[in-house]
Amino acid sequence: MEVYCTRPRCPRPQNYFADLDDITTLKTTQQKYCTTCGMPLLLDGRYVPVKLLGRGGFGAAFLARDRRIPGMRQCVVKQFQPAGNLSLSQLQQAQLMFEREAEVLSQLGNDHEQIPDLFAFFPVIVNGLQPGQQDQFFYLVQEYIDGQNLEEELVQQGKFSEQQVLEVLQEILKVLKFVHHRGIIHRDIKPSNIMRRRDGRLFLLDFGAVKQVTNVALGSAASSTGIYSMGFAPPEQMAGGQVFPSTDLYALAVTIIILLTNKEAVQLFDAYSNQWKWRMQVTVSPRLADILDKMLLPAANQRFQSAQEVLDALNSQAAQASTQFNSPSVTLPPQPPNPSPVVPRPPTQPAFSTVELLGGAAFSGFEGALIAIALFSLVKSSIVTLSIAFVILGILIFAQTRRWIEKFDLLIIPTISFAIIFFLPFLQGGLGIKAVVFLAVGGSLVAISLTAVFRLIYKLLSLLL
Ligand SMILES: Nc1ncnc2c1ncn2[C@@H]1O[C@H](COP(=O)(O)OP(=O)(O)OP(=O)(O)O)[C@@H](O)[C@H]1O
Repeated sequence: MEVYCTRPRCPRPQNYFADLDDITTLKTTQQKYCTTCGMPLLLDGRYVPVKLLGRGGFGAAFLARDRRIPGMRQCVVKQFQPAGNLSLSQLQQAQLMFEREAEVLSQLGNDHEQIPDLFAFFPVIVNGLQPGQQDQFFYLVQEYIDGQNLEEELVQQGKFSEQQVLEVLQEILKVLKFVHHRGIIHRDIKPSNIMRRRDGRLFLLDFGAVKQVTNVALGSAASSTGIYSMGFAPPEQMAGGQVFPSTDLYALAVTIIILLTNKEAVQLFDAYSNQWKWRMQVTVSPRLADILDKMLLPAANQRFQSAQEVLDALNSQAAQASTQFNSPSVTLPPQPPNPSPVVPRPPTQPAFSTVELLGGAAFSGFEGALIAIALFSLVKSSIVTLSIAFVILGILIFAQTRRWIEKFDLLIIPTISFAIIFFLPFLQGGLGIKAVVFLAVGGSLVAISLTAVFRLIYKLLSLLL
């Protein structure tokens, strides 16, 4: 039988013991030791690690068998093994988090089917690799969920459909409702922490980052300790402030838009406008999009305040859909009208208002004409003039889209350009200053008209589609 050594830096962790293939020997043998580093392999005399599942922030997870249970039940053994050079207080904090996972699983796991059960939590003291040194490890044994996490599913199957994410949303919201009612905030919801068992059942994993709120009332808060997954944590958690049930709802919504788009969080968040820009990546029903956007609002008090509120909103969406289409294929049961209606669509304003757009066009037309006149005076070739003028104009337009040029720049730059041409008559192409003004204003008006027409067409098309 293969037995995996759990010592963090064991050079050859795979061991093979032919005698353990015999079930009676496996049940009765006292202990086995790693043939390379001497680490005891049968943890707590009972759990036999067989495979490394992965390494996370606080340690490693192993697939193991419980030799004391008939049928050698599979389980997951997590070992506390913080990475990096931590200070004593950081180490104590990390150990506390690990112990907390055990505590929370013992409180929640046995009471909710979709949270793994806790089987054991124990320390092991062993001889260190250096002579005369002792090492202490902590182990947490929990129910093994045989399946795939949603991050793995995403890699394998690509984008989730609206129906698929609705199922994930509903299932995890129900688990979160239970968790929050117990006064616990998960704080690390993400696709890799949601596991789908082979029979389709979804499980919420990894309670290592949880925070217990002292007051069990919903909406009450706990302070954050800075443990979170980048991209999934809302502003209050990133700032190390208080966390709320709506902190988990935010991370769940990030999870859902990642599943819908198969893009990373950083690709969906526009840091410049401080907004999630996911809607243009995928088409879902406007109600679901509105619900997700409300979960994603930066201010915790503007989001849904509980998992139940989101479930109500989703159910009223399903009820609406079923009356609208009278379709038996809608899986969500019809519910009474939503007592807490979804707020109107949160700000999804375009990056530029119409006034800004037309102002930018006026600037580009005016400046473009001045540049063309000045260039033509210098090179006397219309082809070269037009080529260079288009490149410069392109750069100016690009700079506007990035807002490197905006507001007063749109007045200052043409004023300076005009002043240069005014005071250097050889740049007026022999036209005289009046003709220059006429052409520049003309260029400006043409650009405004073209932009207005394109904007109108764009608006009409987006209404029709
Ligand atoms: N109860 C479980 N059943 C099945 N697989 C599990 C279970 N718990 C964890 N795993 C798997 O073990 C691997 C390591 O999990 P672990 O929780 O230690 O770290 P992580 O979730 O990958 O990272 P982090 O803790 O930094 O979020 C992951 O692939 C995870 O899917």
